[in-house]
Amino acid sequence: MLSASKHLISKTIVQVPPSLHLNRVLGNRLYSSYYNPNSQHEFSDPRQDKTVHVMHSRGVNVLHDPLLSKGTAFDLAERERLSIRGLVPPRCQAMDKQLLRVKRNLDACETPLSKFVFLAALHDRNETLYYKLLMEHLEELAGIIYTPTVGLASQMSHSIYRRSRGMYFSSQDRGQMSAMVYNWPHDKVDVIVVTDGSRVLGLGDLGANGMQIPIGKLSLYVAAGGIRPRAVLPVVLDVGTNNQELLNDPLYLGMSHPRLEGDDYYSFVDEWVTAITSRWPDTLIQFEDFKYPHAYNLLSKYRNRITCFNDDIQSTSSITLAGILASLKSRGRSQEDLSKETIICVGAGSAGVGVCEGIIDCMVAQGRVKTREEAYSRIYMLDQYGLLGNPTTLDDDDENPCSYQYKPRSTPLDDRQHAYVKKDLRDQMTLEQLVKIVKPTVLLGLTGIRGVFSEESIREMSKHQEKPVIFPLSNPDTHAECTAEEAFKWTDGRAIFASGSPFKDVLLPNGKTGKTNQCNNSYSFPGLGLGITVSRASRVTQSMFLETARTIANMATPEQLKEGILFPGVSQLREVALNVGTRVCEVAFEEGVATAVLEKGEILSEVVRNSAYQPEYVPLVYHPGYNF
Ligand SMILES: NC(=O)C1=CN([C@@H]2O[C@H](COP(=O)(O)OP(=O)(O)OC[C@H]3O[C@@H](n4cnc5c(N)ncnc54)[C@H](O)[C@@H]3O)[C@@H](O)[C@H]2O)C=CC1
Ligand SMILES: CC(=O)C(=O)O
Ligand SMILES: [Mg+2]
Repeated sequence: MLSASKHLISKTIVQVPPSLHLNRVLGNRLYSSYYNPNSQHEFSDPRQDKTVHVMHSRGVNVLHDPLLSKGTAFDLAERERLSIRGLVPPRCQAMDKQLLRVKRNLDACETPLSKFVFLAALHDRNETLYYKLLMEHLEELAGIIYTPTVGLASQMSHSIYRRSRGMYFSSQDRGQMSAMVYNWPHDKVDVIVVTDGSRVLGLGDLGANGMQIPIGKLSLYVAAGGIRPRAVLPVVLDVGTNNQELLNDPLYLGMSHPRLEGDDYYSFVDEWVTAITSRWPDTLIQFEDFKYPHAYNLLSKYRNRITCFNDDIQSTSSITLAGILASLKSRGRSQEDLSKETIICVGAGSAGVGVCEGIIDCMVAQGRVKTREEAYSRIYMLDQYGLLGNPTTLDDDDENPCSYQYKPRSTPLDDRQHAYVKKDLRDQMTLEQLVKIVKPTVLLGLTGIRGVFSEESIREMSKHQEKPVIFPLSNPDTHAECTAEEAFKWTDGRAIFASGSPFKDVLLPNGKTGKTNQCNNSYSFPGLGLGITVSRASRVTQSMFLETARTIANMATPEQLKEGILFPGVSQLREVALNVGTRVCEVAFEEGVATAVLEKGEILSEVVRNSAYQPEYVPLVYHPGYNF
């Protein structure tokens, strides 16, 4: 294994004529970029020995550009330089006063949705202040800009629409995408989060309204992962929607036709990928909230061709595996005991299958199972019909034929799901029946359906486990398979609990507190993105996800684990991302996919830390033809 302290990364500058190139500063890394008079850059000015932001715009263009604006914080000299004197109130206010104002106004908003709208407006006015506020109140605000409130905001997106953010590529743009990508004003894009809005959280098809999800994810990429705000791009692929309510709504902003399917769909995505990678060949693409099986098909098609991953499949697997590994320690066992666990996963879609594949990878990597098939035998999977079991064990005089209704699946199981079929158990057995038979240690919910973890199933599970591990992972909270209160009540307070969206800790009848954890891919993707960006990895490898899980699984202290706390709190997401980012960077070098150059003199963890964006105002300089 590569040790962080041994590895060094260079401050390489591509040698090109100075008139064509400028050295861009990202933390302590120097990039080279083509000079583009329409874009703005952060430069380290060797003559001034400080970072300044040199732009080719001024006046209201600066004031109204959320990436540049400081609102009331422009000092007098800057107002003069940028021709904005008189365009803002006279007093120059430092950021701490601005923060006071925005926090007061935010607190005055009465509903989560109104807070969401307020924060979106701040994001659109002044990104530096937005990220400062977000980072200072991450625990509180993650629940607004991300799940659960982002779910409601997505459902209401066409009603609360104020101003566009990101890019939309729709069915009417076919043949145009390679030109369209140049409409985006930034030459450097480090991370793209793209959705087709077909399965937004557990809320189903929300079409173009799905844009709120990439925006929310990328806010966490910046706040937690330290990616620069100007280097992120949220994208919706509007291939239509099958959501009739949206299609009937006169305010809906997406294309008004049913979803493209089959070859039309895949060739559409292909045109988009080609266009994106022609302008930004090194960008990381995160596929988000694509329905099954498109999610898997796109991942299989592109994972070995471009720098990409699927968040719901892969980074969800990292954090869930981390949760299970940490729970082993919390139960006084070794992480190496993973293959002795009996796991039930309810939900056989992208997230369910992705999570289980991650667990299996880990069992195999630990070497405690002889074959992958043996690892599969440790996991029982259910879909909406019930257990993935053996239909041939059903017969007419089944001893309890009315215990469930057997319905042929509308779509047959595919190979990925088929690997979990249990030949010795009846197909479509209910969760309650299965729990009685297999006595699971871990119960995972990835269905998007509230109430799937019934009282009967959890009470039965807790008869056999001292500390039942119960993870209702579906989002938003209204779609979680059970609530924290239910989990603790039905296990007499003994559950180790983690949910996709945040739940408050639960006061138990004995006066103790049932600790809740948030097990959401927001713990994994920001660090993955940071590590991939800093190492400039050309591919996202499977070991990056396993190592992400291992890194996060080892972050809780023994005292926290004893209390049932599995991860650092959401307020610590930046720290989690820095640790994950460092490990992902190491993996990128170990596996030979890093394209950044290693050199003596710098420590990888420090490079990662220094590369992470900090929301501070930097001096702005107007210069129509600035050159070193
Ligand atoms: N905590 C986290 O970080 C993440 C959570 N999720 C959540 O997982 C959920 C599922 O996402 P995907 O797998 O992408 O969706 P999907 O639509 O691909 O899969 C859903 C699965 O649930 C099954 N299902 C539906 N109703 C059921 C029922 N009553 N009983 C048992 N199974 C049932 C379906 O048959 C299907 O296999 C969503 O709610 C999403 O929010 C997804 C990614 C990350
Ligand atoms: C968290 C997430 O990615 C989801 O629920 O889809
Ligand atoms: Mg998702």
